[in-house]
Amino acid sequence: MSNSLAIGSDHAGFKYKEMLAQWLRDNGYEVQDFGTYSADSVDYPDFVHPLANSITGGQFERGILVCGSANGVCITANKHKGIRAAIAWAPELATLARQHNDANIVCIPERFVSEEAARAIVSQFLNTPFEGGRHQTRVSKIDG
Ligand SMILES: O=C(CO)[C@H](O)[C@H](O)[C@H](O)COP(=O)(O)O
Repeated sequence: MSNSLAIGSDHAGFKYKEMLAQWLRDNGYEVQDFGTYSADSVDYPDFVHPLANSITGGQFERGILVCGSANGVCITANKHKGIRAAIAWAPELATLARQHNDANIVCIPERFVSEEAARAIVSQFLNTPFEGGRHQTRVSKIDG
């Protein structure tokens, strides 16, 4: 699995996106930031679609999206065939998203989790393998 990944947010996820990007770089990851680049109010689809395209286009294998509740970025990302975006508000949910759903994007609700929890969620997302088996059968049916 590559150590490069995509990250993006809207204004409500900007603070944690910046924190996570720096933490990941400090830990040896290459991170491409798809924005937003300030706390000024923006529309999350404008930043989610390019990030999702970078994954379906093969530039990145994994992505992180942050917004206020994680709902908006997750709904938008999952409009893209081949994207399996999961909301995680606890590390255990990120673990399951990887083990059972082969999630390629984790969506974090900045307004509902601590910075420490956000880092733990990302760590589990990046370090948990997909279990395959019965789960592969199910994942293979997602895109119809
Ligand atoms: O889509 C969302 C809500 O489910 C995201 O959490 C956005 O970050 C949120 O809607 C932004 O809200 P704001 O009042 O415009 O800051």
